[in-house]
Amino acid sequence: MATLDEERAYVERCKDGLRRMLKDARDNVIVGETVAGDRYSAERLGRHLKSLAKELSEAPEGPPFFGRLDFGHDPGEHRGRAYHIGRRHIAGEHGGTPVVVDWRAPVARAFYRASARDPQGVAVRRRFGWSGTTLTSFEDERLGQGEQGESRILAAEIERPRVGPMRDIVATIQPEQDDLVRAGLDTSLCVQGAPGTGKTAVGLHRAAYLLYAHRRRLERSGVLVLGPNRAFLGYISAVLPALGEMDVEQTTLERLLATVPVTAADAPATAAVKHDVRMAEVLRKALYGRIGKPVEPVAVPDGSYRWRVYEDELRRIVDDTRRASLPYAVGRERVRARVVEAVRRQAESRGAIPNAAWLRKIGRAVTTWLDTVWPAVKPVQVLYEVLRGPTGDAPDPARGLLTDAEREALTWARPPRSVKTAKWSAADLVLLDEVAGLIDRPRGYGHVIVDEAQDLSPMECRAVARRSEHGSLTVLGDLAQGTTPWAATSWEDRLAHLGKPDGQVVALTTGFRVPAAVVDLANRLLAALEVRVPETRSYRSDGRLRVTPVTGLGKGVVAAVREAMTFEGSIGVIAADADVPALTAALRDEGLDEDERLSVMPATLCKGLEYDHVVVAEPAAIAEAERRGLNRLYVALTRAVSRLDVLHARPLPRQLAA
Ligand SMILES: Nc1ncnc2c1ncn2[C@@H]1O[C@H](COP(=O)(O)OP(=O)(O)OP(=O)(O)O)[C@@H](O)[C@H]1O
Repeated sequence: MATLDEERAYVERCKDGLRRMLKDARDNVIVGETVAGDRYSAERLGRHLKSLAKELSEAPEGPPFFGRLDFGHDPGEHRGRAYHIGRRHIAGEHGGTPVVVDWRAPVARAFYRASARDPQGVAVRRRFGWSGTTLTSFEDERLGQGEQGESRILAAEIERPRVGPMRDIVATIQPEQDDLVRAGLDTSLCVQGAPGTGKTAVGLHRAAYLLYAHRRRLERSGVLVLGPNRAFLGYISAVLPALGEMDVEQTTLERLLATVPVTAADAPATAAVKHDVRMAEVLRKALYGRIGKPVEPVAVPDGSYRWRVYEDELRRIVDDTRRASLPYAVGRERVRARVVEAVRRQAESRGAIPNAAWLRKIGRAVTTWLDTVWPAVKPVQVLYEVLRGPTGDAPDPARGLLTDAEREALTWARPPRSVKTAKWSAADLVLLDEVAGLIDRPRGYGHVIVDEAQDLSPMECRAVARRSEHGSLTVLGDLAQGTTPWAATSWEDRLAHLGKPDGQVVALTTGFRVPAAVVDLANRLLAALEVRVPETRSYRSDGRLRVTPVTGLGKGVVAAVREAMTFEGSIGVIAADADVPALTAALRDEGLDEDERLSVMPATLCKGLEYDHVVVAEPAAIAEAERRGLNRLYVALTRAVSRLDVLHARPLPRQLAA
């Protein structure tokens, strides 16, 4: 087996390999632009090579490999061979064996899955320890000889003090996580996992894996990652680029749906109705209620003659088209086409030979009539009319679907004078998207990853479903962390709204963030959260938990942060939103400004984030601040990687004190 010096020499080979790849890519850019047969291929090839050259030159410099597999002498494809495994492939000279194999390649799978019980042909698995870009150590497991132990390098990685944004976990993906990361592109998954079990990490690595295994398909259709808020996206946004994947769209659902600015806020009762799945039917009725019944013939002039299509035929055309369940805008064009067709038949029976220009002219001449029976419409107009409530003798699309109280909550107390002056709320964006989706199909993605999915309302789920109708989904969440009024209490129901009722629900049960003592404290709340989730165990027996009564919250927080500063790693002070300004001021007065290390986070924004040291200030205030305050507190308590300080000037919530 290679010694540490030999492995260090191998690092140099990797660097040479990368330099060679970069030079080849650059040379090829020049050649590719001139050599291809036609301009189109030259351009495509040139673009591909340029982006490869760019990617290689911009790739962050990190350790070129993190593992090595030495296969034994059992018969098999890899018999007697050795592979270094890294974040990206490094090509061998003259197309020979790669210097480094991409972690996503099939052969690399054994690095994550082989065990003493099932060595999968691997004689030795080696893990490398690095300090920056310097190779410092390695440890071997002789799986072929039945030897497998706790890895210090693995433990150190998991217990590493956190600073800055989230990092990839390619070197230490666990078997139960690897199963999910490498699930096929056609599989829709729902991962239920307690805090810190690696759901987000799994979702991001799954995106990277799918892009590797199905590059062609996904480059065309795209991969979308949806997160709960900007702070969260900021936290996770560097992971995929570090894995060489620059083209994944990462955003929030609100931003994805933002066709109008949000300038209004809904009362809770109004938001509850707007997020209820019955709204889908209300909006469908409101849209399709615009379609009229032809009651008289339509006369279509072509300049020299007025053609006529009679109401019986028109009615048949409209009814047939309605039954075809096409998107509304497609239906409108279908009706137009069929009327044009009827006119064409008449013209032909009179001996005319209609050409394309004549047919287009007839199509235009039909528009005025079409506007009366199947009018063109914009989503804002439809929603405006629904929120304004029924006028005159127009039918109310909500009748029979919503109760009187719900209809009242839904409609504007003071309707704006026109659609132009209407102000829209965040929930309205979801409703507008529903209408837009009825009018025309939105752009779909090959794969969509939705994080913190327990918080999506049924209507929001439908917006996601429209974008993954022809693709697959990875749904990540924890029922216990649901904080919206419409948060899920079962995954089956949400998967149905997400359009994947057969999606597989899988639980992750080992926590990699939160130390065992902190998990025990947070778990006291579980019984009160009214959701059934599987038990988890923490991988970490280290860490520190302190629950401290204080007389003044500001003073207590300052002291706790001062002490936290003596350790390495990030510090997050989490408090009820209303307490944040006072605590920020108290810290600032003592010279403790927010910076890269220190953040003061409103409890409503801390979901999905983690800090090395967390100070939770006044749990009772967090619990009281909203209807699902205990769920929020559960989220806040589970953000800590190494140490958690719980400070309380008031008694702890009863459920926590137990
Ligand atoms: N296999 C692993 N190796 C090393 N670190 C890991 C591994 N799995 C997860 N982690 C780390 O554990 C922490 C929690 O992971 P992640 O944020 O993905 O969990 P989560 O289940 O999404 O948590 P939450 O529900 O609280 O948002 C992260 O720092 C992540 O890097």
